[in-house]
Amino acid sequence: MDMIVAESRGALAARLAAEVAGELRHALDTHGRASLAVPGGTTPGPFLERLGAEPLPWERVTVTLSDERCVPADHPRSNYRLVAATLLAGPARAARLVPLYDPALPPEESLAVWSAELARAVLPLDVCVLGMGDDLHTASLFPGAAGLAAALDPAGEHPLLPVRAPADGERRITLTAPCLRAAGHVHLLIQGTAKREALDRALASRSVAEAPVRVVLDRPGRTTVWYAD
Ligand SMILES: O=C1O[C@H](COP(=O)(O)O)[C@@H](O)[C@H](O)[C@H]1O
Repeated sequence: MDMIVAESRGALAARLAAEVAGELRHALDTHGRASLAVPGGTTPGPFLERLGAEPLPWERVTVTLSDERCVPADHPRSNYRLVAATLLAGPARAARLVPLYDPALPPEESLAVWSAELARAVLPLDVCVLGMGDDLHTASLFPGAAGLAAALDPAGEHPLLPVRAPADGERRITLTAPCLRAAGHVHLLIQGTAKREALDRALASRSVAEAPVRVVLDRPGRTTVWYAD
């Protein structure tokens, strides 16, 4: 794991956007297409806006989400909505955004449809950007969540699984640990001292179930943590 500490949140967003754009460019040059997963939540908006302004052949980039809340795409808590309004607001609107959830389908069918589409058109990810909560969750891999063990299973074959957040019981869909760990590049974007302290707790923990973010901190490939106060 590497850690980059930026002088401000604005600089953090700009530096991570430049790094991810370079990695996408390399994937595009190497195999003609590129795939990217991005997080939702309150942190990534400025980074997503900066990345979406990068001059890339976005029509050859497929974007998906690290995780999704099971809400309609126009709901304020929808990660799809955030990404559409930020990353896809500029030149990146030419990219294809693959959702993880379709409220018009029964939950099992929605999961099957989008799992198959990820396997067909997105995986393995060239670049995966993740957030982290103070409770040490990443994507929707929450400590104590119903469904966590299956989503952490290193031998699991599903790219997507349903979980329930323990605090409020919210239904969510998450990329699973094997899928996150297999990405070409993984970046963890965190801001503020509470998250810095949370990262220290995760690094000191011996339990992936208590600190699910460890699935990407400990992987064989490189993971970079991006931080600003
Ligand atoms: O619920 C979620 O939380 C994490 C962290 O979000 P933040 O608001 O603390 O930045 C996020 O990475 C994840 O995608 C989201 O669904």
